[in-house]
Amino acid sequence: MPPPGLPDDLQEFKAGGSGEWFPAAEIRYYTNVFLVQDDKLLLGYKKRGLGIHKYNGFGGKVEPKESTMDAALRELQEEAGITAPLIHAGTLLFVVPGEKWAHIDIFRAEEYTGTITESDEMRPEWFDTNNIPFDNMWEEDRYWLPLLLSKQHFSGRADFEREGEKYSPKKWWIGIDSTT
Ligand SMILES: COc1nc(N)nc2c1ncn2[C@H]1C[C@H](O)[C@@H](COP(=O)(O)OP(=O)(O)OP(=O)(O)O)O1
Repeated sequence: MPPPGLPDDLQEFKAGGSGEWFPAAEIRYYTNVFLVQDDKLLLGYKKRGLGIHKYNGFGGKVEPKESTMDAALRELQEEAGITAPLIHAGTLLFVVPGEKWAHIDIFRAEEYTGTITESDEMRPEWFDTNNIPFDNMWEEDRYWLPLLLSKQHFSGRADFEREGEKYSPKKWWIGIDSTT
């Protein structure tokens, strides 16, 4: 059974952790874009802000009056210097008690135009898809990134405990959209 905040018609893929889901809170919207070409995945090493020193896709906050797609394209241009046709790959909710829920629309791209360029925020780097640096990424990425790579549309939720800048996963649930 999917946790609160996710659609009902999902097939469980991975779940773990323990305890109760944290209560509902206001939502803040983010985007995240992953470029996949053949057996290579483009990630960015985050140089500042949330997730500093971790590898992640390229993305950030959706600005007021901006569509999610427009926000994803803007962040990809700002952070990696490229533009790309984006495919919606999935949606994730990240929950930390006392903070707004992070609703992240995740996109996949398979081609791009422009020159991949380091920015103030991200240092782009290609990885083999069989050698993704999960130990230096957000912990729950290892559960859903295989679905992005296999083109299965997903939704998930992960609740974290926070101590200072350390986020520890408490409970997570990832499902595959039954229509894919
Ligand atoms: C907690 O789990 C998370 N996992 C993953 N994989 N990605 C996450 C998680 N929490 C946040 N993110 C993503 C969402 C965004 O792509 C970035 C954070 O965006 P940021 O705060 O840097 O937003 P910007 O608008 O770029 O920030 P500035 O205001 O500094 O430009 O991380």
